[in-house]
Amino acid sequence: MGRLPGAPAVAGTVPVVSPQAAREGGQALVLGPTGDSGALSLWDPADRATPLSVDFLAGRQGYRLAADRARHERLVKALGRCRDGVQGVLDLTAGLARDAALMAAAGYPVSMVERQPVLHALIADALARAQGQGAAALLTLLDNGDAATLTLPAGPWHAVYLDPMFPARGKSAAVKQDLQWLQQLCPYPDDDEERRLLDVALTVPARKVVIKRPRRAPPLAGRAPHHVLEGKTVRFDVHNGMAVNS
Ligand SMILES: C[S@@+](CC[C@H](N)C(=O)[O-])C[C@H]1O[C@@H](n2cnc3c(N)ncnc32)[C@H](O)[C@@H]1O
Repeated sequence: MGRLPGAPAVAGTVPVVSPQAAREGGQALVLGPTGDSGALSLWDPADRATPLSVDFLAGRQGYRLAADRARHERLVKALGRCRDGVQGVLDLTAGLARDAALMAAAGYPVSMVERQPVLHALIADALARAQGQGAAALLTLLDNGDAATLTLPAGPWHAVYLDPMFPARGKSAAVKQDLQWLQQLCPYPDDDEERRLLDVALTVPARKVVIKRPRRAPPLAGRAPHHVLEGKTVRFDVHNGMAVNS
């Protein structure tokens, strides 16, 4: 991936002077600042698709982030009420932080883990631009790394949230484009990795582990959840966590 002037030196990127140079050098994606805000963004230098950035204050998912709407989201229903004495949600698969922003808009403090360095940089940039406004007020980004090896804050947590990659079936061209780029950056987990991720989640002191799955997909790592909230295209599988009774 090419890295334009003004972009941070993210692992796995190489410096390029312009999108054209990236294209000529065969780079499938470039990372660089765009627009008036200088939002760190990702795009394909060979096509005109809208650059992808994370934005906690505006943007496409803005309408979902109004607190009264966020509270009606199925994910928020799956999380349930966060009682006193626990930290909020530990999102171990932050991705583009869309679900994290939604949870924050609904009032949960969310700590995010993301191992893909470019995605981690996009979230960090969005947090810096938001300056603690809107959903960003309740969001914390932990160090870039794998959930299995990072030292995670002790908790106890209300919930651990997992949304591992799964094959996309989005409808709009824009959704497909974002997901295509995400798929270029993040491989689908194999069985071992699914098991490893679920094991990590289940050893974190938390009341529950909530997992987003495509509606018809098998449960993560083949492990049946304690209960399920079904939506039209996705469902949320809920496991009792280590700290279920605390
Ligand atoms: C489908 S995306 C998550 C999308 C996210 N829920 C959102 O709303 O934007 C899955 C993400 O999990 C990350 N991931 C998968 N396994 C991980 C692990 N073990 N540790 C940290 N991040 C992980 C991937 O890099 C990818 O960015």
